[in-house]
Amino acid sequence: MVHQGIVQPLLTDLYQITMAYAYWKFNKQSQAAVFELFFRNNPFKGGYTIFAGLSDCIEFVSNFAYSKSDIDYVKSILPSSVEEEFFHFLSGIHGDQVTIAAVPEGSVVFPRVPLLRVEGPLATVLLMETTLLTLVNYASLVTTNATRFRLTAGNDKPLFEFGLRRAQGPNGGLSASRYCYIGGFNGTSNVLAGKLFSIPVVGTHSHAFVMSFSGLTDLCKTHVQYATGSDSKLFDLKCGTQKWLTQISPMLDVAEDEIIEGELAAFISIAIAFPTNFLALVDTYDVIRSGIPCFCAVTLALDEAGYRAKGIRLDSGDLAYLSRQSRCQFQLLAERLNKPWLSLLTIVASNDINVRTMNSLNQQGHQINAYGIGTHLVTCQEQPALGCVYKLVELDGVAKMKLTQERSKLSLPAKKKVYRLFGENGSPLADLLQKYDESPPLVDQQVLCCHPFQESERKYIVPSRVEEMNCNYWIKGKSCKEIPKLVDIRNYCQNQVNSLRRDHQLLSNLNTYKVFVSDALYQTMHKLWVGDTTMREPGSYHE
Ligand SMILES: Nc1ncnc2c1ncn2[C@@H]1O[C@H](COP(=O)(O)OP(=O)(O)OP(=O)(O)O)[C@@H](O)[C@H]1O
Ligand SMILES: O=P(O)(O)OC[C@H]1O[C@H](OP(=O)(O)OP(=O)(O)O)[C@H](O)[C@@H]1O
Ligand SMILES: O=C(O)c1cccnc1
Ligand SMILES: [Mg+2]
Repeated sequence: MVHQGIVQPLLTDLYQITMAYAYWKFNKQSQAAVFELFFRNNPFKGGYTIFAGLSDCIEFVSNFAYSKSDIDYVKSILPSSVEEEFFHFLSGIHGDQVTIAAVPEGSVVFPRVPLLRVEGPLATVLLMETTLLTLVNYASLVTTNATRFRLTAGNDKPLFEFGLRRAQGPNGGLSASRYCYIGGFNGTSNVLAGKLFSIPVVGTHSHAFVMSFSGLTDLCKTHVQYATGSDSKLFDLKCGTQKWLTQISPMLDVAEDEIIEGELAAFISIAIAFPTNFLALVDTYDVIRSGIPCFCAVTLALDEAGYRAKGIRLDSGDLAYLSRQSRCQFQLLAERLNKPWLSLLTIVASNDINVRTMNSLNQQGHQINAYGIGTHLVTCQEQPALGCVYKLVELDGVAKMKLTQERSKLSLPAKKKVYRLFGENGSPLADLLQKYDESPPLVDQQVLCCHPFQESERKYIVPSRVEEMNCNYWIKGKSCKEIPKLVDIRNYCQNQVNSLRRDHQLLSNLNTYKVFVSDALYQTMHKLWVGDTTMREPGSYHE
């Protein structure tokens, strides 16, 4: 649904189709395959990742079928030597041939844990690789990024995603809006995302809007209706604003002729258009000498008409300093005019904010109540891709492993189950990967946890709670677990992040949470690794 018809079987790399042909030609297409999708390192040098994209994966698989025009196109790009029968085979491929197990969407996950396990005929499962990866990689990356902003901002600060204009294309923008919401953002400026996903939509106004007004003579309307009272009664917001400006200028220590009249006119016009929602961008000219006085004058006039203004947005300069200064001005007027609500007006900050900026603002001390974040959030500038991969782990019941000189690229063989082991305080201690048919670890009983590569690094853990992380979502055409609503995935994701131990939550803590393997899985893996001839046979490699 995020991708509006783009996600279809041909959204793949050509080599999946050419390999499928070779499988078909050598009669391997129906071998029972198990592939697992995982990543090798947490993004952003962080301590965790959020798994996202599952709903889209299930939707993709459930609709998987090549149309006649797909088949015609594939025929046109493959050499004429490709046998016609292969195209009959392709048109018979459907999502009901596969079974999918996954960890729930919004889960905190760690390197090497299978996020998605896809089982079925070798060619069919292979043909889904690229699409599944593209559905999970960016979704998980941007959701993880959003949670990092949420952790840095704290739970009490609304976060708004403003990234559409800077995103990697329309589809990137739409995905970002959806997944940032899961990651803990409160709303988006993206109207289509609001319509499609029922995410709250929010908006202020731009500098261009302010710049388009030259003075008060631009205002062809000057009145608003009173918030309460009869329909016919109008309040002159322009006159009211001018009166208040004269009164508050000396209190704010600005001369009335420092005020930019176009800015004042812009604020009056937006307040007349949206009297219940007045939030002004105050940094077009000079925040302290013009923006804040104009905003306060309109706010006080609106108050006379019975409306409560929302606040301001700062979009340039030193956001810590300007937010503190703005708050001081609000407080000063609140005291002088005996209107305590003035000191509580919202200050929204935007302008290229990233996690580092936000941390720095926290350290400096600021008065920002909410953030609008675009570029760094949606483009994931700090790390633009999550390296999820999709590897063959079992074929016709035989464990398969990607063997390579580079240890970080070794894959863990065999169809697995994932268990999360919890400590007494309710936080996860470590994950344990077991072979599929091993008996599960038990609460209050010690379980041997092995480092996948270092024999000396083994220990017993006694979990206070054990959670099996991956469960079936789709069994050969039948959906067997409901995909939660977006808001429920969001709540689950927030709980997942909050349940992490502080040191695992840290934003720069690459791979400290441990993912162990059982002794049986360790043995299987090391037999393959050292080249046991009974298990390592030609064709055990999968790139
Ligand atoms: N107090 C602060 N501490 C740390 N970073 C900040 C602070 N205030 C703003 N920033 C960040 O500094 C960066 C740029 O600020 P700068 O003042 O140069 O931008 P600007 O006012 O928009 O200027 P320009 O006209 O060059 O665009 C932004 O990424 C912004 O988020
Ligand atoms: O800064 P971001 O995190 O990307 O957030 C989105 C930005 O988009 C708007 O800027 P606009 O397009 O008006 O350009 P600007 O940089 O000149 O403000 C808005 O004022 C934010 O600054
Ligand atoms: O509504 C806003 O203030 C907004 C929306 C998109 C980008 N920048 C700001
Ligand atoms: Mg801007």
